[in-house]
Amino acid sequence: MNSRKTNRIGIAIVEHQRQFLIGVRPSGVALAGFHEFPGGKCRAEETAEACAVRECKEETGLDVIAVNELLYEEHAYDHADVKLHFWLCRPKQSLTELKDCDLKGFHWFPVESLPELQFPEANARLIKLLVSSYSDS
Ligand SMILES: Nc1nc2c([nH]c(=O)n2[C@@H]2O[C@H](COP(=O)(O)OP(=O)(O)OP(=O)(O)O)[C@@H](O)[C@H]2O)c(=O)[nH]1
Repeated sequence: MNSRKTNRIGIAIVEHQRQFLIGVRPSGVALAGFHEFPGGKCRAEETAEACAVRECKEETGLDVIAVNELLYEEHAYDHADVKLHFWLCRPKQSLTELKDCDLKGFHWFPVESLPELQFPEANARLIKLLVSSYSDS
């Protein structure tokens, strides 16, 4: 019998003027050093949408509004099986407030730079989708 636990994960894809909020996974956790969008495990009874908004606030300090689910992906890593819900989100803050925002180590990356960053394997389809949807040309 397969005793591996499958985690539901809510991830916030925070977009602002064709830029995305991205951090680096800290040392000591699975996939340390990889780039990541803010997100984490859903609590019991919590929707992935609510989880994405909560994790974004906890990890970056930014209040966001969830817009729609961009993509759902299942993936088996060595460390866990995951069900990833990628939610498109927008910041609640105004432009001026955003400029002075301390994002706790997260930064805004233009859509063109996404293919150059090293994300976990399960993000591959999402990155292609973002590049094709948000690139200028
Ligand atoms: N946050 C985040 N997690 C991702 C992304 N892509 C991806 O495959 N994951 C996977 O989703 C899972 C997220 O779980 P996590 O361990 O970071 O969540 P958490 O903060 O609730 O965990 P913890 O409180 O147990 O430390 C990890 O297995 C991670 O590898 C991504 O872009 N962002």
